[in-house]
Amino acid sequence: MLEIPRVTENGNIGPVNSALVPRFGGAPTYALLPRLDEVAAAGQSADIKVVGVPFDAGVSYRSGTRFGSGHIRQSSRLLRPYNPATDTSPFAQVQVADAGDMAVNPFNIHEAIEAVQQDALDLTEDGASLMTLGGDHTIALPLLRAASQRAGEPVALLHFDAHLDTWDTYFGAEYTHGTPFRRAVEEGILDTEAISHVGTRGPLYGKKDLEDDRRFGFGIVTSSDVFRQGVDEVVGRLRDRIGNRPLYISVDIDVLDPAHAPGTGTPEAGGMTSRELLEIIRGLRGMNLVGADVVEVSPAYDHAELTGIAASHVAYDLISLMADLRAGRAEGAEGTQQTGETA
Ligand SMILES: N=C(N)NCCCC(=O)O
Ligand SMILES: [Zn+2]
Ligand SMILES: [Zn+2]
Repeated sequence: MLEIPRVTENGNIGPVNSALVPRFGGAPTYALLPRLDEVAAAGQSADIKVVGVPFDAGVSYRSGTRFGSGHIRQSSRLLRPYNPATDTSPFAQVQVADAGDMAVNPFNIHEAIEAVQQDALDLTEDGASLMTLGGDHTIALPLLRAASQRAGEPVALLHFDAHLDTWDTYFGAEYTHGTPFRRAVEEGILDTEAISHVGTRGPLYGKKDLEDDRRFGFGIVTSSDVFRQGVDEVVGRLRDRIGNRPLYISVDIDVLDPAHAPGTGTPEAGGMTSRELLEIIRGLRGMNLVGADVVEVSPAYDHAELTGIAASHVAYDLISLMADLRAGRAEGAEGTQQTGETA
């Protein structure tokens, strides 16, 4: 095997050193990070684990998100180790590793959901935080089950999506990508004082969709709200609502406008820009983030890796939040975002 030089700081084994090895070659782990088994072979554990879920048996329109995690990894080769927006070096502050893909049954959605829950529990048994790359949105349900089990209480949820995903059934099926958050409320794994959708838009089946959603406890910041109120006000509202509760963040990449993320299965016009989404995520610094996913990337509909790049950057900023929190760097972080005013 050829020797792979890595950037290693503070004893944390980091990404392939792209000053010495072309970043466009070699195995596409997320951000060219080491695999979890390589980190384990060096006698270390990982604080943050990136895991893929190649699953799309829950979709109601275009398919193909089973290839999403691979595409996000392939589109993550250009990520660099320092995040100036938050003054974070996520891969140096803590150990981050790519745990590979979960072996989910493509023919049995119930088995797949069980497997995701169990694998998420196994991967977090040592206290690690999980950054999951989907896969369709069905997988948020078992991921939330595992997150609330680990937290020992129902978790707060920030759900970035064009869609509510609180519908009841499709063709009689309860477990689909349009229903995970209704199931999660029914199962009592969400803290319904602190759950919000962000970025919703587009036509619904009826007014009842919104009435049901409100009854479950969801707050809504629509895509238009983000445009009209601006990022800072939205961040303030979300922080107030959630406080220091254990927080799970689920990002359906279709929250972005199709201009920013064409590679997805149920696109809706009028979405957020990738800049707005990244800025909102950065504004959540210091919150008690216990897990996150980025889902619904469908590479066959992508162009020029637009969607893959957006998703890989969203995951990078989520990992930065986790790394800061775990490294104890995030205290009093509210309002400390770099604005570039020195330029
Ligand atoms: N993309 C997600 N997760 N859900 C969309 C469901 C839209 C529908 O079938 O009406
Ligand atoms: Zn969606
Ligand atoms: Zn969704």
